[in-house]
Amino acid sequence: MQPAGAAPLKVDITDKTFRSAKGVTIAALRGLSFEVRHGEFACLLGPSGCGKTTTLRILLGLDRQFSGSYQLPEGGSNRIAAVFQEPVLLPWRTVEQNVRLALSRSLRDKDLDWLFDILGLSAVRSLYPSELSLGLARRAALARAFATEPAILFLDEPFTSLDERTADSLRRLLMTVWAARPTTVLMVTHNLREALLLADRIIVLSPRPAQVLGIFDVRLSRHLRDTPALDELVLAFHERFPLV
Ligand SMILES: Nc1ncnc2c1ncn2[C@@H]1O[C@H](COP(=O)(O)OP(=O)(O)OP(=O)(O)O)[C@@H](O)[C@H]1O
Repeated sequence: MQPAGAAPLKVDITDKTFRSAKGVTIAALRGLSFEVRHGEFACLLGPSGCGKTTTLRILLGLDRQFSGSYQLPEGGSNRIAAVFQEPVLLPWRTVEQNVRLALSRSLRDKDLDWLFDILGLSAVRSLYPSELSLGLARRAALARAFATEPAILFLDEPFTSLDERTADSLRRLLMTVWAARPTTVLMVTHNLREALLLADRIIVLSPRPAQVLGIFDVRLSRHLRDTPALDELVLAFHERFPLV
């Protein structure tokens, strides 16, 4: 028998087309098919405007106007968690309250010291979102997502509009918390180095309408992914996908 949450995420979207107010049609997704395995960190990598956010919106149930199907993994106390480009925190609640509000009743009183600790949030638990830097607000959004112990976590470019140093330290914090609580993750990005740093597998998308060009397995252990190793991975990636 499969353990709870062991089913993969299965996506098979045959068509997603937008129609503008003036009747112009925009084919966003066409024959997009992939899986994310249980416990895997996968990245959806594709050029700007290819349909990555559209895909996530469908998987989050925010857009039902499409042809095809998908199957979310079972299990977890909360089925889905998501972190978007802009951290959505309630301004009248503290960091800790924002994190706890997302929890199901059975988890509400859970000890979260480890999570605040790993994400460097221990000293700001009682602050309000307006008192946080953008980097700290992103960390709070990550804490909220991991605290819910989701069966799948969707990340939509969570490190954009941060300076490179802050983004890099956040990527490493994400890896630390993910290693402490391995979770099935699908992260959308157009940043190849970011995908190579974080992912087990990269699902490479074509320009719009998005479909899968191929899968790139990052077969190097994460703790070995330093700058020279990433340079080599970039070369290997471009050998395999010369046009991306
Ligand atoms: N509501 C909408 N109405 C019409 N067209 C839309 C709508 N939402 C998205 N599109 C179009 O669909 C295409 C895919 O958009 P999407 O936001 O999914 O791309 P993306 O890969 O996430 O881009 P980026 O990396 O720049 O965020 C784009 O051409 C976009 O203009």
